[in-house]
Amino acid sequence: MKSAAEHREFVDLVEALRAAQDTITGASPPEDVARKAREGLEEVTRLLAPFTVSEAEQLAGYLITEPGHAQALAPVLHVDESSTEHVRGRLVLGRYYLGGNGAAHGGSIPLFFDDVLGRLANDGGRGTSRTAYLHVNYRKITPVGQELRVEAHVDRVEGRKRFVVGTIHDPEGDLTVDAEGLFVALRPGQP
Ligand SMILES: CCCCCCCCCCCCCCCC(=O)SCCNC(=O)CCNC(=O)[C@H](O)C(C)(C)COP(=O)(O)OP(=O)(O)OC[C@H]1O[C@@H](n2cnc3c(N)ncnc32)[C@H](O)[C@@H]1OP(=O)(O)O
Repeated sequence: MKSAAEHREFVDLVEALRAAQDTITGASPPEDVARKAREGLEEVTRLLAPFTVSEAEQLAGYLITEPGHAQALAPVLHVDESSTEHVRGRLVLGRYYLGGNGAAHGGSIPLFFDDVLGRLANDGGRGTSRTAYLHVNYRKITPVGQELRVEAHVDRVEGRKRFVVGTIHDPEGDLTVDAEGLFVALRPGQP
């Protein structure tokens, strides 16, 4: 397991990237400010490009003790309570995940659940599995910028099949989304 303690600056870099994603998404800057911001981002790319590594050495997504696992793609679950069978926590979807009219983009929710349910599917010594399907029911809009409650647990395991379910509730306590994922354990040598 890669150690977040040895890569604190990288963890902070990814947090800064998340903040930049939210800020860029919500900004309507004058042209000169947009150009300056672009030049800053291009400088970041120039600085980091020489340090590109193979997938096996990659840090993003693999610093698993960090909220968000140092990966800027999926929304971050802040875990309050967890076991190998369940997890409870909080989620705030930033401006980056806005779809429209204050509601989260519909694609951001399965992205979130693939990560959360997938990690549970693989936890508890169950080993690596892949998403076979992810069924998401949108019951009410999921608001951005507000603290949401998340719960997920392993529903059942049938041979190689792991069924994992999860919910999101808004600050009023209303269910906004429920989801079920089927994760199939990989056979030896299966990519
Ligand atoms: C991942 C490693 C990263 C490591 C990083 C470290 C961090 C670690 C945490 C990562 C947390 C994120 C986790 C994300 C995980 C992905 O997002 S993976 C990417 C998205 N998923 C994919 O690309 C999967 C593509 N599909 C496949 O590879 C294969 O179709 C599968 C899913 C492995 C299944 O194929 P298979 O192994 O040949 O299985 P097969 O024998 O066909 O089926 C087995 C059983 O499942 C059932 N089944 C299969 N598919 C379906 C389906 N769609 N519907 C219903 N039943 C189905 C079959 O009917 C069968 O049932 P039984 O007959 O046994 O009752």
